[in-house]
Amino acid sequence: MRISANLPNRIDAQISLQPESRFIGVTGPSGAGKSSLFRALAGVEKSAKVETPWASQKVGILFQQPMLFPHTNVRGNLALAQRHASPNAMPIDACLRACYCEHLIDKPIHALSGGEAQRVAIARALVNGPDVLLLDESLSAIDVFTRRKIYQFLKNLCVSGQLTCFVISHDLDDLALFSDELIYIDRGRAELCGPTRDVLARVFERESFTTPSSVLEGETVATPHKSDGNNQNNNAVSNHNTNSDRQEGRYGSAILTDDNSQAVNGIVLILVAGHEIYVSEESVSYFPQQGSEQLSARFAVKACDVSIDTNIADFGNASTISILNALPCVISSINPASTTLITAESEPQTVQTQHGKTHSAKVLLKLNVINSNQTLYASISHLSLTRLHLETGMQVIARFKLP
Ligand SMILES: Nc1ncnc2c1ncn2[C@@H]1O[C@H](COP(=O)(O)OP(=O)(O)OP(=O)(O)O)[C@@H](O)[C@H]1O
Repeated sequence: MRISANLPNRIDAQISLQPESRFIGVTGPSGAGKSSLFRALAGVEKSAKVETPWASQKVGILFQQPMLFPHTNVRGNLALAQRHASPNAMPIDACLRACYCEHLIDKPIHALSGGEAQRVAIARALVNGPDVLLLDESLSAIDVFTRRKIYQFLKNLCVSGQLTCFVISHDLDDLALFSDELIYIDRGRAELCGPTRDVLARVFERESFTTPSSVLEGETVATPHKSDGNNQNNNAVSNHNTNSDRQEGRYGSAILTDDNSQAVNGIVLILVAGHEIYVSEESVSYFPQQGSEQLSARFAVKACDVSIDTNIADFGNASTISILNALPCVISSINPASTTLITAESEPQTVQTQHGKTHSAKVLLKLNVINSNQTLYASISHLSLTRLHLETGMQVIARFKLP
């Protein structure tokens, strides 16, 4: 899929995506041009020159501000959207369920909270039946649990070929979980574009993140879908799923529903490189595996949550610590954690050396997970690096708390 957009003095972006990519994340620094790109792609910017593969298709755009019609209530907003809906658009009740706003149907717009208004705006967009949906930080006010459920619903529509989503977000974990490919915009240009994991790694390097997240994938341990027909959202998807044959064609026979998880007490078990890993329900995204009945699960692990254990003989035996997860790894690189990025979460940390110079108190380890091609980051102190005599090529156990 090739996209080009030119908006004088603001955007000059050439984007090349794999034809099968349906959920595309977009990120980049503030003021980089992400919103301008979306406005150009949606045809809102009249001076923009744009080439997209969806010229004859229905494109919807949603901003951070929901822009609902204030003179009517939620029901009225949805009814107005339905007037111009495409023939295969989802029914109103299915859209409401998917966006967790059935209970809001009779509320006036001024009485909605910020997150509720964003949920209604997404439901309204779905009622319209777009082929392509551009979401510009449109879920930013929604709590993480609900937000990821809605992303998973959109992802399922994408997997079944009913929708293509472009999603702008500053939350890299959200994008890591759901995106097939990621675009990084800087100074109006698509500086990076490609598979999510690769682009993320380069974004972390480029922006000198002190605690990057690694994206791990594995298989769900239990059966891929619940067989009971009692899930309302599940029904909403299957009622609308007119393209299930397309899903079968592109992927295996795994079925994505809106409740894929086999969570027990909010915890999901995932097999990564043959090891059982515990992940909290809201931190997992699901997608079908090619040629398999099993669903793949994806989750992100923050570098600051990973500890290093050199006692590799004790791999499965750490019964005296609370950290649940362990993966055998080989250290592939050791780098000083950068101090250039200052965020609310991570102030740069420095230590005073004997010679009066300062350097970062942390180092970033890149770890190759043994028996897989997956990478894990660990952010540890210089003190631990020295105390444990860590060096590249060394085999260690990476232990991390429930993501
Ligand atoms: N209508 C406009 N006319 C002229 N310049 C604009 C207009 N809207 C935005 N800009 C400028 O274009 C640049 C890109 O803005 P844009 O809103 O696209 O960035 P962004 O990447 O979405 O930022 P953020 O992450 O902060 O939302 C900024 O320098 C901004 O000041």
